[in-house]
Amino acid sequence: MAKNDVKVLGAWPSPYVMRPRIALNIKSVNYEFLEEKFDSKSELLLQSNPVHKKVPVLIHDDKPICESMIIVEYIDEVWTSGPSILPSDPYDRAIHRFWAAYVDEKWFAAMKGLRSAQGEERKAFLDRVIEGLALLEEAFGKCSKGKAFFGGDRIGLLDIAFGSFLAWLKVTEKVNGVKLLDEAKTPGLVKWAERFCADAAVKSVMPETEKLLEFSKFLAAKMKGAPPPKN
Ligand SMILES: N[C@@H](CCC(=O)N[C@@H](CS)C(=O)NCC(=O)O)C(=O)O
Repeated sequence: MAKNDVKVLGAWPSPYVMRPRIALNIKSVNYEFLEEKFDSKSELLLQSNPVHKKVPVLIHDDKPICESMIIVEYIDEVWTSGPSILPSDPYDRAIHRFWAAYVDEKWFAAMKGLRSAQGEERKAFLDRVIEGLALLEEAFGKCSKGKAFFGGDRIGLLDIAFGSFLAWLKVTEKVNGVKLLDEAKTPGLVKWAERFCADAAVKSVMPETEKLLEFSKFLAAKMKGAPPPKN
């Protein structure tokens, strides 16, 4: 019989860590949040995620589950009494998973590239971020079918995958002096982002932009002279 002992190993600035926290909030599951230190990983983290040694890790009744989107799907499957996070239709589920993978592998990868790139390379990354947002604007139109979220009336898998990057998107806008989510080019996403950030499941775990900006400056100073991060 499950004890329903739920822990999340995480770090407040991590977009990936927001994902299981939002999912648990949607399901109204209480959990303990254990904040990891950036320069010294806990024994619990090293034991729970020996392959990647990364956060987030969900520990459910002493069993660790790793990788943010796998954790979100696990939460949806285990706590079935709360609102569904994955679409009920198999085709819609496949589309959500497709765009969630795109967001991580292509779009956010380009945004991260901006941190250390200069000149032409920087411009290429910026173009990729903007092109990605245009694709996601189109995907929003198709997935939401005129409703508030990618998931329809409620936050779904793709909302969580993409929405978890919104605070870093705002920081990227500030650091680079550009407007990326733009009323003229991505009107659907602008309104979606407002709704997502205001949602009760998200509000308490979304980092404040100013605090994240300070953290990103600290990170940039630390990385100076060092090779770019692996992810
Ligand atoms: N694909 C992973 C990415 C997780 C990830 O990159 N976590 C970062 C924090 S944002 C981390 O733990 N970094 C520590 C390290 O690389 O040593 C997921 O979705 O969970």
